[in-house]
Amino acid sequence: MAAAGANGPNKVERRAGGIDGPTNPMVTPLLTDLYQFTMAYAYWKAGKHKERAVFDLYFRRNPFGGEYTVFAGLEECIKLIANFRFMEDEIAFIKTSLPSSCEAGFYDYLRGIDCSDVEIHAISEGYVVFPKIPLMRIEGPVAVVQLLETPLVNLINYASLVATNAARHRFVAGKSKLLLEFGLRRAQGPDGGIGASKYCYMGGFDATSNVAAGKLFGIPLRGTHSHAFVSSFMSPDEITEKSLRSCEGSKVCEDFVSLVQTWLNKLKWSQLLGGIFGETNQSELAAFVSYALAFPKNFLALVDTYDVMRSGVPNFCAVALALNDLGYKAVGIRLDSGDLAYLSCETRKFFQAIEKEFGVRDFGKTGITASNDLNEETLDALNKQGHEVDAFGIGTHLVTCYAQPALGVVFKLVEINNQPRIKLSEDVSKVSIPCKKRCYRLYGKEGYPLVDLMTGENEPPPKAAERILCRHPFNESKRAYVVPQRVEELMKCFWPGRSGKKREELQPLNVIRERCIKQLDQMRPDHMRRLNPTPYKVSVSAKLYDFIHFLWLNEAPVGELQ
Ligand SMILES: Nc1ncnc2c1ncn2[C@@H]1O[C@H](COP(=O)(O)OP(=O)(O)OP(=O)(O)O)[C@@H](O)[C@H]1O
Ligand SMILES: O=P(O)(O)OC[C@H]1O[C@H](OP(=O)(O)OP(=O)(O)O)[C@H](O)[C@@H]1O
Ligand SMILES: O=C(O)c1cccnc1
Ligand SMILES: [Mg+2]
Repeated sequence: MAAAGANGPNKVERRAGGIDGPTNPMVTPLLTDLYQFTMAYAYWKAGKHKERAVFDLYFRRNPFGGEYTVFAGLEECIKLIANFRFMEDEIAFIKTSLPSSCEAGFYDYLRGIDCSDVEIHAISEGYVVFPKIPLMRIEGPVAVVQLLETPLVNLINYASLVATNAARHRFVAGKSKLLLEFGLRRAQGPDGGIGASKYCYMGGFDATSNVAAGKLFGIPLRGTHSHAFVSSFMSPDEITEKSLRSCEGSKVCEDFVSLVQTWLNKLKWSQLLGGIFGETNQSELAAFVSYALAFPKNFLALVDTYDVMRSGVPNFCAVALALNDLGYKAVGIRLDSGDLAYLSCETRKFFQAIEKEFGVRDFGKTGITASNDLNEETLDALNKQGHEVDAFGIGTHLVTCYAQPALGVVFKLVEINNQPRIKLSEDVSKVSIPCKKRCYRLYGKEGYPLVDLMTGENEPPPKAAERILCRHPFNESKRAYVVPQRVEELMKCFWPGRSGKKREELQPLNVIRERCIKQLDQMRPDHMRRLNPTPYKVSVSAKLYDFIHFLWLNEAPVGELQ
């Protein structure tokens, strides 16, 4: 814990117990709603602040019209918890924000607060999760846990939403495609951009264009070039340094520009390609040659600035064939407008014709990247039409979660002083599930998860090969006996507080990503499909069912009719 002076820490770095503070330094104990402080004061004034409370953090509906969600953001929550301490300047600010009638003793209390008496159980980050099942269970002094509500919900909401969005894009694109996250410029501010890169990688993307995210999280960086680079060139005459050393270094081509021009002529007059193009745009050719001279081993060209088939692709091929003469292999092209299915197929044919005509091995397999306002629907449409794209660069729709802007994570009190609590609502889907609970995933004989089951904390756990009744929490008629092949307890202890339990270690991002991919793979396909997916079953034990309904009747006033 950061060393506290007589008056609490001042400008001390937040870093405790070997756990760094949150990635975003804006995540402090002040990153909460005012009402958490007013409630904390009122708890304190009533002498209730130390009462032991249990809150569940969960969401009510899967996003994007789907039937699954990827749980993400836990590491940042634990980093917040581990370093949760008020600085003097923060306390001073809270003092100015609360009514002057608030007693000084409250600020002394805030000064002493940390999360050493808070216990957190959570599902592992990267797991596939479902509505109503607690993703996190936060237990501790009610005033402290109340202060945590807003930042924890904030840290989970977008992280899980965008990780799910990434997983859904991966599902449509297929496993063999390279998925690049290109969203930084369109993300909701810097935190949205950094978060998007981290959680899209977790959800199954392969790389990002976001350099800061590459440094912070070790995510592979990838990129091409933009239209500005292409249109900044006027003519090949601009290129003064024309020499290029061969790949293995033994010879030097003194005039790479001429070599490219020679290839362009050969392409123009070749039997197989004859008539596809005439004069190509020479300023575009200059841009491509310059890029190849800068990156002979990583040559990739954006081909849609002027005309894809009449200029961009032939120009690219001329440069790629010249590079090939010097032992280099061009990476490929990027298409950023037009009919991506049609243009990718035409480009592939062009590459294959070159392979055939000039005997350049594997030229037909040269990479094709596509971008431009892609989303799940356009990827799906491209698949249906047939395309030849190897890699997709996706920005706006992915990182802004254009199809659904929030997940609707909630944080509900389920027990205080060992007394279960319930929140009722006219809308049954909003009634909270009381009690400190345990959650299990029951797997069927085919290896798929069948149902998630919530039980009371002290109920005997379900066992493999033993029949157990699983009930819909609110619909009396929906119930099923399940004989699980395997039972997995979902929540583990990520912050033991004073419980003496073992703390689950935080895992590196690539381990969480692998886990996420495995989790998505093991789901029954009908839960995953885009159109009318089958809902995954979320249930409670018979005992918990009875208790929910007992408490419901106890708390709901009986109406009177006149
Ligand atoms: N074959 C296809 N099927 C379905 N959608 C496609 C296909 N090809 C491209 N798209 C999508 O169609 C949209 C085309 O965008 P838009 O109307 O802005 O035209 P554009 O090709 O970008 O032209 P411009 O260069 O003038 O912006 C993009 O969202 C793109 O992802
Ligand atoms: O999924 P997206 O949001 O399209 O993200 C990627 C896009 O971002 C870049 O261009 P930008 O959109 O800045 O400019 P342009 O499309 O107008 O050329 C890039 O060329 C892609 O088109
Ligand atoms: O590298 C790219 O091609 C790229 C990066 C960000 C946005 N659009 C494209
Ligand atoms: Mg665009």
